[in-house]
Amino acid sequence: MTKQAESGLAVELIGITKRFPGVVANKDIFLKVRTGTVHAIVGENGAGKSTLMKTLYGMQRPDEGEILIDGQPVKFTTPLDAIKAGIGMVHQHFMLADNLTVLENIVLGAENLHGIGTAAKKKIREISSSYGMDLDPDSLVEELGVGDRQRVEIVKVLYRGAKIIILDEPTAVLVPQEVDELFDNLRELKSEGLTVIFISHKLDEVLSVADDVTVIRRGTTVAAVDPKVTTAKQLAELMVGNELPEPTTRGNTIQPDVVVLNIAGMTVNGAGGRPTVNDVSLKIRAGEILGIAGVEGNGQAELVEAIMGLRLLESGSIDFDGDNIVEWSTRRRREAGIGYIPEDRHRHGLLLDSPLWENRILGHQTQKPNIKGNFFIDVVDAKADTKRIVAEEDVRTPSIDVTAGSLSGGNQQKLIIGREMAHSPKLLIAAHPTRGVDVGAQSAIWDNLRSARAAGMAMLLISADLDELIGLSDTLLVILRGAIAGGFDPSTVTPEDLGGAMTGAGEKTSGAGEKK
Ligand SMILES: Nc1ncnc2c1ncn2[C@@H]1O[C@H](COP(=O)(O)OP(=O)(O)OP(=O)(O)O)[C@@H](O)[C@H]1O
Repeated sequence: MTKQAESGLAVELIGITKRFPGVVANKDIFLKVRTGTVHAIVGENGAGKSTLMKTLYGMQRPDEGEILIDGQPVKFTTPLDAIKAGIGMVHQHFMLADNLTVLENIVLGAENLHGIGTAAKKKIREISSSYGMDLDPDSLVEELGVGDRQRVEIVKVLYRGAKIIILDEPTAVLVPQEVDELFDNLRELKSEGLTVIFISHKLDEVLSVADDVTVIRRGTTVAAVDPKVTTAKQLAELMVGNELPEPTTRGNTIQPDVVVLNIAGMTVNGAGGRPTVNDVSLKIRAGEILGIAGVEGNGQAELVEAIMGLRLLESGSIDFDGDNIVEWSTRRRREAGIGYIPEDRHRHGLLLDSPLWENRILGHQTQKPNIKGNFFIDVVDAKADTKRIVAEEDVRTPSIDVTAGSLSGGNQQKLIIGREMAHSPKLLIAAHPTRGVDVGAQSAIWDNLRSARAAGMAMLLISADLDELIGLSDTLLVILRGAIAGGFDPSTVTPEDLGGAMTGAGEKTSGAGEKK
């Protein structure tokens, strides 16, 4: 029986339970989201946040429990039902067509509302200006930066009449200035009476923008806290259920004479024949972490793929451990000791339909402990090592036989890190190594990377998390439009300075502790 609905609530979830084989993803969840507020959902990897939001958006059906929207009980079978009830969701990976305009992207699939011409354009302008989101309906999406693309996604759900907007880790890909703009937009939305629910692992941000915070631990709501009287540390401890370990401190472990990676004059052309990586030179020595800061789309992904042999060089050379590896296959590069944490874990990092232990072997088929004799995969060893990784990296899973696709995003990332570190790489190429990973696991991964560095590993770090870049890197470079635009001293630079250099604002790199 439905209980008496509480007024002033946009969303109320009552006793939601969702089971998957071997896992109770949501267990008797209670959540109250007040109308016209920004409500954050936090919790460890695998705690059940995405499952809960998917239930609210009609992508999953709960096994038990009730959903009330504006006090009315609803049952969603598909996202279309949720959209009709005024709910919109902006996913972490934007779902826009680059070669279309803002207008086309927004009206696609919703042509019945205001057509595809002048009326639609007028509506988009109206929405953008009333919520402080400056968007030109005629711009091509491929010409927009990450922050603007996110605004297109938000306007797209508003255009469809959303009054409740779910954002999945909205700040993961933004530089600090863009985060501020997004938060201004969220404040505008709530001042107009809209409700925002967002998932985030960045606890400082959560505390700065949310009106209410709900903490989920192991599938259950464990606390509803007031951000005005809560610290990030307290929030983290509520998530984890105990005190967090203190991270180890930085220490210089660079071996100046041992150059592990030497890239000289690397140019890589994009699809249109224009350089996406433009004459990049850099060296990484044993025991050194070289961080590259850049807004997404400035060539860092192509640089990484070229180092891994996934893209051809137009010119330049790559020396690894004294060998020119430009002609080597990706497999040979990996076997020679280059570990790889790819940006897109679904496309390049994992076989989502295969069990965890098979994913443990992926990319390392011919390396011990996987190989027995000359040809045979040693299944027993592979399974044993997968169990070790699951225990050491704290991968939350019912067993090593479930598919990688059934793990939560953060747990997939922990599995990849465990696999790549298992071979003690001489060089680790890491793109966003802790993206989607909770604070506890993040500090464990940082410790792990620091220990490997102390043991002589060299590392190229690409990350959109500026605290991570600054905290881990010994040397910090900025990439802008495919070229190295300057360097910073990580011990003195602020995230704001770095964010400014990444967007090309001013010539802040000069005189700011530039490194050669
Ligand atoms: N389709 C599925 N099949 C089987 N198990 C699933 C499925 N989706 C989620 N799970 C399991 O449900 C649990 C909760 O996962 P969920 O993705 O909701 O966590 P999360 O809190 O969003 O984690 P993260 O912070 O890592 O994104 C996990 O144990 C996960 O393995």
